Amino acid sequence: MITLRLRGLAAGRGGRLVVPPLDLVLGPGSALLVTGANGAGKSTLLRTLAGLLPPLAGEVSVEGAVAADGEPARRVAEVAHYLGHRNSLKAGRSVAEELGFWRRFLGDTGLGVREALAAVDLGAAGDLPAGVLSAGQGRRAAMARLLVSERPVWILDEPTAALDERAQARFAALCRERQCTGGIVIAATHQPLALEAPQELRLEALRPAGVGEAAAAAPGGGWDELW
Ligand SMILES: Nc1ncnc2c1ncn2[C@@H]1O[C@H](COP(=O)(O)OP(=O)(O)OP(=O)(O)O)[C@@H](O)[C@H]1O
Repeated sequence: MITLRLRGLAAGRGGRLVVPPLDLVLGPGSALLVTGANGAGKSTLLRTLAGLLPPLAGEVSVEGAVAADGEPARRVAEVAHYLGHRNSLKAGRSVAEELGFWRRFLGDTGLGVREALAAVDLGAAGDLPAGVLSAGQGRRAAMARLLVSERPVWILDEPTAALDERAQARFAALCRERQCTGGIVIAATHQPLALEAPQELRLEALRPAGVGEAAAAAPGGGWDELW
C-alpha cells in the first residue's frame, strides 16, 4: 500500500522560498487539503509534489507503489495524476479523442473512454470538440482523465472550480472512492471538498524579503502603480 513521505520539503519559484520546509506522512487512504489565501503557495506546493517543479530543499519519497514498468515507483510522478488549473484538452480534437490520447499516454489501466465520460455525466459530449465545452463541462472532462488510467495518487489544483453543485458532489465521491481503494488525494481548494478525514495544511503567504522597503523607497508610489 502506498505512502508518501515529505521530509523537509520546501517549495519555491525562481529560487524564492514560497512554502517553508514541511514534514508530512500520507498513508494509504489518506487525504490532504491545502488551503490558504491567493498567492500563499498552494499551486507551487502541488506542482512540486507532482514533480513539475524541483524542490528548493528536502524530498518527497514514495513507498509501496509499483510504476507502469512493474518496478517499485521512485517518483510521485510515476504514480500520480496531476490536475492543474487548465484541463489539458486540445481545443480542436473531440473530447473522446483527447481522453483516448491520455489513456494511451498514462496507461490504459482504468475505465474506457465512454465509461469515464458517463461517470462524470458527460456521456453525450464525447464527439464534441473539446474547445466548445462550457467551463464546467471542460472541468468534468478533466475529471474523466483521472478515471481512464488507474493511478493511486491524485494531485488536484482547484478541482471543483466551475463545477455546479451536483458535479462537485460527484467529484468529491470519486475522490472518496480513490481513498477507499487505498489511494491518496491531495487537493488545493478555496471551496469545501468533502474528502474522507482529510488533514488540513494551511499555507500563509510569505512576504518576499525587502518588499516593504522597496515599495517605500520607490519613487512614484512603488507597488500601487501595479494595480
Ligand atoms: N512562474 C512564476 N515565477 C515567479 N513567481 C511565481 C510564479 N508563479 C507563481 N509565482 C509566485 O509564487 C507565489 C505563490 O503562487 P501560487 O500560484 O503557488 O499561489 P496559490 O496559493 O496557488 O494562489 P491562488 O489561490 O491564487 O491560486 C505567488 O507570490 C506568485 O506570485
